[in-house]
Amino acid sequence: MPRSPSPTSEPFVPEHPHLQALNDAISSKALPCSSGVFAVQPDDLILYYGTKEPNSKGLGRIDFTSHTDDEIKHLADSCDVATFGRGGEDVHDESYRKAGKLDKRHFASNFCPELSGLMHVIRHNVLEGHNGKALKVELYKLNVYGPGSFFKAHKDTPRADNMIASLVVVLPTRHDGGALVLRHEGREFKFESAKILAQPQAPSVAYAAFYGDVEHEVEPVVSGSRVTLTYNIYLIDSVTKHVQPDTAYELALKDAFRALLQDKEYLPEGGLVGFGLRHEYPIDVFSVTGRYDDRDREQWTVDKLLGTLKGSDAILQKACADLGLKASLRILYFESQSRAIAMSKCVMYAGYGGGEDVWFTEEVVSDGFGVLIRDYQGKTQATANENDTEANVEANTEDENKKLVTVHWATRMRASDIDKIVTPTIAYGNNAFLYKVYSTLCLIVEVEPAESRLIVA
Ligand SMILES: O=C(O)CCC(=O)C(=O)O
Ligand SMILES: [Fe+2]
Repeated sequence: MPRSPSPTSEPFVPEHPHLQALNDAISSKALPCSSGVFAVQPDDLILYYGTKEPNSKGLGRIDFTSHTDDEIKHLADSCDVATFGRGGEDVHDESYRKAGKLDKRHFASNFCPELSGLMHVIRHNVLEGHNGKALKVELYKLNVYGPGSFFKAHKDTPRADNMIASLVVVLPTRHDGGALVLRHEGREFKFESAKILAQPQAPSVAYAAFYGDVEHEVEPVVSGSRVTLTYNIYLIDSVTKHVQPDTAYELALKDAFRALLQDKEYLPEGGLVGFGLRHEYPIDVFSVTGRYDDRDREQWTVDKLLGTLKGSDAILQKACADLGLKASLRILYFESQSRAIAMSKCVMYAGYGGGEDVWFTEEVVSDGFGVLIRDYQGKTQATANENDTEANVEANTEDENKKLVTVHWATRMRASDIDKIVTPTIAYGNNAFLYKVYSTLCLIVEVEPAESRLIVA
């Protein structure tokens, strides 16, 4: 798929001090992760495992408060090789991931993140920006990382729209290496379970909870074995309304919004303020042959993800709601042929309009799913192709597309995002089959004309 040279390699300077203030507020947010050591009851550290399969090494029981190396070896020998997702498949590739795994039907751990109180500790962090929501935690796998085991940089496969985070619980075994490294927005955080668990202490586990779209890797284990329980965390509605007070971060963001709204000289006729979101979200992709059915299109709207935003994105959305500002999610697509940038309410896929590269410019707009935008983060579409003069492209764009909308960007899409504007991975098959991929989205906030702006205190 042809790509534009990435305009995002240049520093992004919002076009107005109000947008810069919003940008500064958002950029101040630390890398979202909740981690540490968590004291447990000795009984929590008992694990039973085993299979009835022909190659089974028999049943096992380990008490992690007093285990032996032979017991850990038996557990490691009982594991299958760990796979990981590539495209739509589970693959085993030891250059990418080397570890042992047990599926949850092959083990039972006494440790429960809910009953032990661990979820209580991580909840406020994962639930930032969500009042009236709760978390559901689901055991996923047990992994054993022996010497030389690792897991290279990846994001956790989104399995549902409301799958928001991952939890790793490291059981107390002696090991060196095997740090979990998280990277997000140019920030890095190292969760060193080996060091945490090496301190003499009451029975404890080490834990890290992080949003699943945050890139992470497990560095090679140098010695010993790192034994983990992994969990998927889902955002669900809550019967009890769990209201969190506004954080300093949220207050700063709201102040920046209020200053913008109070300035009657800024966007006097009203306008759209755009935020490239900090996190990525699962969008449905399906493979098709032939043309999709228009009637299905509504189910692909990205606004359905508004209730499942993560961290600073959720806080941004909540701040808009609290201030009475209308905010909607949109997905951006860059069309290589016309070099148009479309801002769509719906997920698009190749095949729309009948050809790989002819998707949306006219049809999406005329079908009412999106609009074309004049510029993207201060770059007019002319910059998509260095050989074109701005005047030339501007003239063409005006000719072909009547509806050019201006977005005033406060935060840009992240460095890699211009690629995602092209298209998520599309697999062609002879049946429509669905899976989810991470995509970046933007939040578009409508600012009313100066005359009619309401400023919520
Ligand atoms: O063990 C860890 O710290 C992380 C494991 C991981 O990233 C995964 O299983 O997806
Ligand atoms: Fe992972």
